[in-house]
Amino acid sequence: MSTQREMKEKNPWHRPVTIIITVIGVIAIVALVTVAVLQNWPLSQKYKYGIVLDAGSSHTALYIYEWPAEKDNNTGRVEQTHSCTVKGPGISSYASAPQKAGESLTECMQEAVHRVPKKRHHETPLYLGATAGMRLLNVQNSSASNKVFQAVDEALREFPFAFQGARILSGQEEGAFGWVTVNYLDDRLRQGLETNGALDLGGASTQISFVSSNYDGSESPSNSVNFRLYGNDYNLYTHSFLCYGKDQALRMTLAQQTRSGPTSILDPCFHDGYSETKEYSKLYDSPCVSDRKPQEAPSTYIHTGKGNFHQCQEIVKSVFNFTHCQYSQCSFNGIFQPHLQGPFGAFSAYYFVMNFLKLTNTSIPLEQVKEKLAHYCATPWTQIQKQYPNVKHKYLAEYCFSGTYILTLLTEGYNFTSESYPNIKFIKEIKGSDAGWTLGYMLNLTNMIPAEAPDSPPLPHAGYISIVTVIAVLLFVLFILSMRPFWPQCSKEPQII
Ligand SMILES: O=c1ccn([C@@H]2O[C@H](COP(=O)(O)OP(=O)(O)O)[C@@H](O)[C@H]2O)c(=O)[nH]1
Repeated sequence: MSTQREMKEKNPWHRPVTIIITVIGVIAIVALVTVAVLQNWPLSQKYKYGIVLDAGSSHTALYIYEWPAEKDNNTGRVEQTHSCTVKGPGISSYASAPQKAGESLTECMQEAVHRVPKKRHHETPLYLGATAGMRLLNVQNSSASNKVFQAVDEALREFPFAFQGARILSGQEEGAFGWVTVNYLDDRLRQGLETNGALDLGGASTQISFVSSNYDGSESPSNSVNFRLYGNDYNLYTHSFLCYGKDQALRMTLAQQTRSGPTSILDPCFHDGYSETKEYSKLYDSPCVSDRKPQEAPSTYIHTGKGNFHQCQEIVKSVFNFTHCQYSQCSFNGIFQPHLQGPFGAFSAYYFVMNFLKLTNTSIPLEQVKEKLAHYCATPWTQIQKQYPNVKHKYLAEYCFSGTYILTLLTEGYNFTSESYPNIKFIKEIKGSDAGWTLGYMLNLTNMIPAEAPDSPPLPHAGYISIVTVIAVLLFVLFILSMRPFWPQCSKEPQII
């Protein structure tokens, strides 16, 4: 017993000083690593919000975006957390009762009040951007358009958000911000990857935007938009065709068929068996067709269908003008378009229509897509109605026209071929956020995409922690080695004195 105690006392590892130093060493390492971990631990996530109202020609939609509060100027991902479709038509339809345009927004705005945390209300920017419906109303009756904006303005000021104003976006902005949205959501901008083109089809206008290596903006500068985003320069080609959204394009095909003021037309773009009486005054009540109204027309015409895709395509083609082009190459109506380049995301009505027709898969050869659509168009109206009892009547009646218009616009208008058609992807959303101009618009107005790449820490969090731990352990080993003079002498037998 006493021999054992003596052995302990003579072993230098059992000297109090060695024990104390070792304990202090271990505590120091634990403290160092703990401080490093805690210092770099992300703070409890706080979010900021932004609200954008997309006042389209056929409807208004509200989008709420959210992003981590501490990252709003660099790498923070902005995501759509909620969307609300305003009941009723687009704000341009309230020209004769502007007050109602403001009132129509109340329900979705109240939803936004509940969705955004109360303490963030006052700092949450709220924007309203109007597109082609209001562009047309502005052309037709600018005082009515001003009154609609006044009513909308007054209604939105009633809410507790930081209202930033309501305005009409130019076609160029609509195209460019749609392009920013799809490339931001795909993380192509921050990583400097090759970008995707954007194809947007609305009710009253349509946009095409893409980067082409043979376009530097010198030919047709009005189609050029320059961006510097995350340290990369982009020379974007964009064009918005007013009146070539699918509702106005339909008017143009109907105007084409009612030039002589007939009492009835047999329309190949509508199903066999479809028959509805329509008013001439309503058809021609748009700047897209108003100058073509026949002099002596009855007040109504009977719109009947005959469901023929090929004949429909001929009528659709007639609304595009391919006769003049003052540039090296054009899409249609004398508008310059560089060589199509890269993959394209096609959204809004492109998606609604192709999704309904089950034609979103672009790996199906274009010829086969046309055959499928021809078969759909040839299906009698009674059968179509039976097959889709829950689809809104107006949409259902128009899908044959809409599908034909989309294929004609893409191939005859923009020059997509059987080879380049698979480069198009029909999309509704990317990573939970809807594709459209609204996100790009908000990112731009809140300066959320920096021109230069943000400085990032040289090491990620995990790498930093690992290095601190390794250095601490090495220091400890070094310390132990430096204590060598105090080490016990190695001998097989314990030293007994
Ligand atoms: O389920 C749907 C929802 C919308 N649409 C159509 O999609 C277009 C969207 O138009 P929006 O009001 O957004 O147009 P813009 O302001 O760009 O003209 C309109 O033709 C709608 O009729 C559709 O075909 N199916």
